[in-house]
Amino acid sequence: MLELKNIKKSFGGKTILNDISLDVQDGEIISILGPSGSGKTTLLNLILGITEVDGGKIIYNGEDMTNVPMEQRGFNIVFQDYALFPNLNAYQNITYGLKNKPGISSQDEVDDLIELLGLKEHLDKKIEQLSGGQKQRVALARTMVMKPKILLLDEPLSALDGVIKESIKDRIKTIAREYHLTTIIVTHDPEEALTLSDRVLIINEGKISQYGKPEEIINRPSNPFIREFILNQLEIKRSNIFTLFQCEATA
Ligand SMILES: Nc1ncnc2c1ncn2[C@@H]1O[C@H](COP(=O)(O)OP(=O)(O)OP(=O)(O)O)[C@@H](O)[C@H]1O
Repeated sequence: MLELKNIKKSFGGKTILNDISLDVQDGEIISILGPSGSGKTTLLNLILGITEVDGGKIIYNGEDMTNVPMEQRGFNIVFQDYALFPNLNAYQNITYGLKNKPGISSQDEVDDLIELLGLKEHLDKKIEQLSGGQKQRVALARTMVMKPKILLLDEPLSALDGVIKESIKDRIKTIAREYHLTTIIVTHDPEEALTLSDRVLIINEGKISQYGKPEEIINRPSNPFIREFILNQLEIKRSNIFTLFQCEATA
C-alpha cells in the first residue's frame, strides 16, 4: 500500500499542494484529475521521487520513502511524450533498461508483454515509423519490463484518438489486473478518469476535493466544484453531441 501523509509542495512561494493525505491499495488503478495547473503532474513527480516534498511523508508498504532517491524507490513512469529513443527500434527501446539490470524480466516475460500489448509486428520498426498508439504501447512495455512496484502514467491517452484511446485504456486495465500492479494516472479528462479507474482523486486549489469510486463521484459529488467542473464537463460533451445531431437532422 502507498500512503501519502500531509504532503506539501510550493514553487516560488506559491503553494501547489497543501496537506494531501491518501492511500492507494496494491493493484488499484487511481486517476488524478483536476484543472490545468492544479498540481497533478507535481503529485506524480513527488511519488516518483523526481521532485522533493516540502513537507509530509510518502510511505510504501510501511517503509518511509520520502527521502529515498528515485532510482531506489522502484516506481516507474511513462511520460506524456513517451520519451522513446529515436535511434533505436521498438524492440531495442522495450529492452533498453534490461542492459543495466539483466534478468529483471526473463525472455518469456518480455515476450508475454509484447504479446499483451500487441507489438509483435512492430518490433523492427524505428520510432518514427510508429503511430501514436504504437509509441504509447512501446513506452508502456519499456516501463513494464523493469517490473515497477508502482506504474505512473502522465496523460497516457491525451495524444490518442477515440478507438485507439479505448484500446489502450483496455490494455492498461488488463496489465494492472494481470500483474496486480498499482497504477496511478494523471488526466484532465473526467470521462477517462471515471471509466478507467477504481478510484479517482480530484484535486483543486492544492487540496483534495474528493477521493472516491467513480460511482460515488457521479452519484454523490462532495462539493459544488465537483458538480460544476467535473460533472458539467461530461454534460457539455453530451449536449454538444446531441446539438450536433439535432443540427444535422434539421439541416
Ligand atoms: N519545477 C517547477 N518550478 C516552478 N513551478 C512549477 C514547477 N513545476 C510545476 N510548477 C507550477 O506548479 C503548478 C502545478 O503544475 P502541474 O504541472 O503539477 O499542474 P497540472 O495539474 O499537471 O497541470 P496541467 O493539467 O496543465 O498539466 C503550475 O502553476 C506550474 O506552473
